[in-house]
Parts: sequence; structure tokens; C-alpha cells
Amino acid sequence: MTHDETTAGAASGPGGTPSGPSPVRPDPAAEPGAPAPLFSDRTTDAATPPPAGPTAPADAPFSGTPSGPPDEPVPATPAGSVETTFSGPPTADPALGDAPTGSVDPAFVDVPTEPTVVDVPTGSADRAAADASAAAVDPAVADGVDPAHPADEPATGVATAADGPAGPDDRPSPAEVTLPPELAEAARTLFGDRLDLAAAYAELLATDGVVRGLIGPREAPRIWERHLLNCAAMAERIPENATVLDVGSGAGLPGLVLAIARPDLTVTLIEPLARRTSFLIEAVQHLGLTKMVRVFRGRADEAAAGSRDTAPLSGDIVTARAVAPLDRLAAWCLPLVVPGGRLVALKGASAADEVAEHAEAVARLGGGQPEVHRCGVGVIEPPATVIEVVRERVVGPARKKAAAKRSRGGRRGGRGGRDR
Ligand SMILES: C[S@@+](CC[C@H](N)C(=O)[O-])C[C@H]1O[C@@H](n2cnc3c(N)ncnc32)[C@H](O)[C@@H]1O
Repeated sequence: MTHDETTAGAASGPGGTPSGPSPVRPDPAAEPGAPAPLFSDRTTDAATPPPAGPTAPADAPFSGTPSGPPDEPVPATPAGSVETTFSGPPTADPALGDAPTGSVDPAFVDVPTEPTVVDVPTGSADRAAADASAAAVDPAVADGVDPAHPADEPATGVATAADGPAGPDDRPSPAEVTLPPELAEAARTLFGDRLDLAAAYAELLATDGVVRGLIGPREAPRIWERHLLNCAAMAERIPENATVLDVGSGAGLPGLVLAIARPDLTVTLIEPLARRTSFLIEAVQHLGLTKMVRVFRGRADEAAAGSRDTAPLSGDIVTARAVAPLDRLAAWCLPLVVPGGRLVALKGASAADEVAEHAEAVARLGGGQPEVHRCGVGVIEPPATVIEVVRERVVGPARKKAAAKRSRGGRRGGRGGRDR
């Protein structure tokens, strides 16, 4: 089923729109005259010719593997463009472990309205081969949960080592993701007349999401309970017509769920890993959300910095789930928030502890006092817990240690002081 969305003048969704501190502004990247976003094939031009392959109709069901090898390294930065250095935390966040350490070329992928699914095997033999190669669970995903915050783990829905690879026997049937009757009322409350769209996304997650290793096979039967409903509950913290940036979207949680629940939002999914952005692009197309959702391939800091080809991104609200502990999350996300806007991070039982531990670091980054809110009270049990941080001040980037050392040396010794 395809739902053609429009953003202009769309009514508020069922998620509610509290009066938040954030102003609602148009996304600069969507404004006329803003630099044209890079399409993924344009970005790879320098190294790779555009792949040839069949083009699927917009409504075509997912047909297996993303193009190219899983999470292949992002092509080297084309000559002349700004080179960005990978600065992720490889040990604490192994999800980025497969990113090249030299340069990562963030590709801003405005989801094309014409489907451009490429290299999709159509025959059953091809499909079987593709499934076999995709069956190995993405190790980056398997380890993607911050080990420092295991409390977040149950909510991530990503494959875990315990889940093992998704083999043919593990693959759930669409029936397994049927909305459980006991959750139907909550789902209707949170998704309203977009419930069928949410069901289509649930099915994608439980089928292609599992086959591609983006969701653990054991998650399929609990996709509604643990993933869709708690992500949708976050919508009550987001003002009407807000621009939302979802950092570390993975398979689309919570950004795509919010776009489904709230047709008034404009959502950008920020995700550095190729296998996941391939899935996201196809999901956005399949769900007919190309007018309100776009995909940025790159890290949060790259999105905030912009590049020769893409304007810096910013949004009224920046969301995240299971991406990093609060201090690191604030460092990545606050630069993406318009002044007065908010970071809204879905957290687990550790939320209050995280606030206590990281409030000072958040303040140094220009954030206000983090607040814990419960969402979906009386609708889902337990309610979802979010930490919110208002961007109160714009803080410049921290000076690099080496640069600071050099400048200290310069002050003390004056010219040539370093030689002494
Ligand atoms: C554990 S997964 C969570 C995915 C999704 N939010 C969910 O709840 O299922 C963490 C995701 O954050 C992404 N990520 C890690 N560091 C990032 C960064 N600096 N900027 C943007 N995304 C990042 C990873 O690639 C991965 O997809």
C-alpha cells in the first residue's frame, strides 16, 4: 500500500503537540536556494559508475538485498571536497567500527521520488543466494548497543549475538508481526488513521529487516510492543510541524515511526552505515513517505558541519534511541538543534542516573538541565522514558589538544618558544 504524503498544511497527527520551547522553522536544506543535496549515486560517482539494474515500481515489495556488499566502506572523498575524519568511539560504539578510519564521505540522500532500487535479484535462485549472503547478522549491528548502557539494549531491536544469524528458519512470516489484540487500542491511539502504514513498516522490519540483519529474528514477534509503540509515544513531545532529525536511525527507529505517526513532521534520518541507509531509502519509498522523509548518510557531526555539497543540517527536534550515553549524545546532537530546540532521547530505566551523571557535561555543551519525561502514560505499559535537553547556548567546538598545546607554547615562549 502506498500513501502519498504532503507536508504543507498537514494536520497534526494523533501523537499530540505540546507547546514546547522550540520554535518551528523550515528546514534550511529544504528551502529554495539551498545547496542541492547529494544523491547517493552522485556521491559515489567519483569512484563507482552508477550501478545498472532493474527499477522497481514504487509499490514493489522489498526484494532482498541492498545493492553492493553489506556496509561497504563509504567511497573515498572525491578530490576537492572537504575530508572529514572519523572520530567515533570505536570501542564504546562498535557500530561504527566498519567505517573507514581515514575519511567518510557523508552522502545526503534525498530519497528520490522515482524508485531507484538497483542490483535487486529477481529470480528465485538469485533471491536465495542474496538471502544467504544477507543472512549473516551485520556484526556492526550486533554490537551496536552501547555496552555502557545495557538498559537500552532491550529496546533497540537490533540483532544481538545471541540472536544469531537469520537463517531461512528464523525468518518470520508476516503473520508474526500481526498487531497483538491487546495492543490494538494503544496502536490506534498512537497511529490513528496511519495504523495501516505502521503495519506495513512492521512487516518490513520483520521480514527484510531481519533478513538483512538489521533486526534480530527474535524481535519480530515483539516489534509492536518494544519498538513501534514506544517510538510512536515520543511524538507527544514534538511540536506541530517541527523539523526532526533522527540521529543513528538504524532501521528507522524512532525517526521513521515518528514520520508515520505524524504527517505534519519533516524528518531526516541520519545514519552512517550503508546497509542501513539502503534499507531506509527503500523503506521510505515503499511507504510512500518520500515527500516528508529524507536520508542523510553520515555521522551526526558531519551532518552538523555540512560540506561542499550539503548545507549544515539543523532541526527543531533531534531524536535518538540506543545511540550513545547522554554526554556523547549531547555532543553529537546539540549542534544539530536550533537554539531553543530540543534533543529528545528515548532511554531506558537508566534515564535518571544518566541525567545525574552527565548534566554537567551537557551544560558545557550548551544544553539546559536535562529533564526526564514519560510518554504514552495511560496508553502503553510501561510508558516510554525520554531525556530532553534544550539547546540554550551555542557553544563552539572544543579545541583539539594539540592545537591548545601549541598555542600555550606560543604564549609562554613567544616565537621559537617550542624549540627551547
Ligand atoms: C544500536 S543502533 C540503534 C539504531 C536505532 N536508533 C534503534 O533504536 O534501533 C545505533 C545506531 O547509531 C548509529 N551511529 C553510531 N554513531 C553515530 C554517529 N556519530 N552519528 C550518527 N549515527 C551514529 C549506528 O550506525 C547505529 O545504526
